Amino acid sequence: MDVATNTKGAEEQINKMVGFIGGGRMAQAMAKGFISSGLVRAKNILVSDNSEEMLHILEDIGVNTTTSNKEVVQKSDLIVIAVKPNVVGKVLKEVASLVVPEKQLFVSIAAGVTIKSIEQNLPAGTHVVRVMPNTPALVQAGAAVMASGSNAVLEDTALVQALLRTVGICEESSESLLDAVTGVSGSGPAYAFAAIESLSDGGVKMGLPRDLATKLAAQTLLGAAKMVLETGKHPGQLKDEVCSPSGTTIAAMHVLEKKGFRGILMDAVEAATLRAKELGASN
Ligand SMILES: NC(=O)C1=CN([C@@H]2O[C@H](COP(=O)(O)OP(=O)(O)OC[C@H]3O[C@@H](n4cnc5c(N)ncnc54)[C@H](O)[C@@H]3O)[C@@H](O)[C@H]2O)C=CC1
Ligand SMILES: O=C(O)[C@@H]1CCC=N1
Repeated sequence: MDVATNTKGAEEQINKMVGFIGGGRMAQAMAKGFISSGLVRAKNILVSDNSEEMLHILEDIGVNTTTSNKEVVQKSDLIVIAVKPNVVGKVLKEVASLVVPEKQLFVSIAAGVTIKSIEQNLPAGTHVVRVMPNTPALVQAGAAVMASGSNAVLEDTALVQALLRTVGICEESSESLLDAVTGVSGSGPAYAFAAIESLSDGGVKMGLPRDLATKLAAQTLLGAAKMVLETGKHPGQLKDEVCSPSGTTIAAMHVLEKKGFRGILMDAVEAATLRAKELGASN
């Protein structure tokens, strides 16, 4: 990895041009995270989008912008494909003739889109890494998993890992697991937001002011998540430690079990995973 001393606090700074094709929600979360970590300078990021409105939002972040996907490929060492899955094939075909396979790395974050289909749309030998990130990258609490393409080398995965670890955790797996990763952590923030909103609704129903109810609900999910990650205890054990005999929590848990809380979440993960597979099959 090509690195220099970082002046903003991160241990290293990447002296590479990072391009994004598609500058929507996920690209913004990643770009903002890379910049605020100090690993990539805003002036080293170039984002293309075909929406003028999106380009204005991106300019506010301080990154360079363009309407030309080709310009991103001409000027970047690492190119993140951050358009919707059904647009990936089109943009890859658009830029393919400009790719320098031995010098550039393509990182796709598109749900479902397989490494094979990405490689087929790019010149032979192009280095590809597929990643499933999530939006909490925006607040350096992201969860990402990456899988290497057939031409990717250790330097590529080290670079992607270094970037993604500035915005959260980044694990590596075989590509066959990435659709299930999408079901758990890619889509997962939406389930957590719905849970926070619902807990807050419950608090309001029981008389709490909305602001307090939402703050308590969010802090409770954050605290519970930290306990799982930091204590190493099984979530079931941590749940048991909240449930006093004949207490309030076990009364609530009984309702959750009767209504199928766990099964609903498992079904949700399954639905998102299957939808990712469908997206991959149709693109
Ligand atoms: N939003 C999320 O939580 C996550 C999204 N992803 C993946 O990230 C990708 C992007 O998703 P979002 O950021 O949510 O979508 P988005 O809709 O917010 O962003 C996509 C952007 O691409 C632009 N675009 C459309 N056609 C284009 C073209 N031909 N050339 C250049 N730009 C074009 C759109 O104007 C838009 O700004 C998707 O493939 C999705 O599967 C992955 C993990 C999490
Ligand atoms: O809903 C979606 O398709 C994207 C992929 C993972 C999260 N959002």
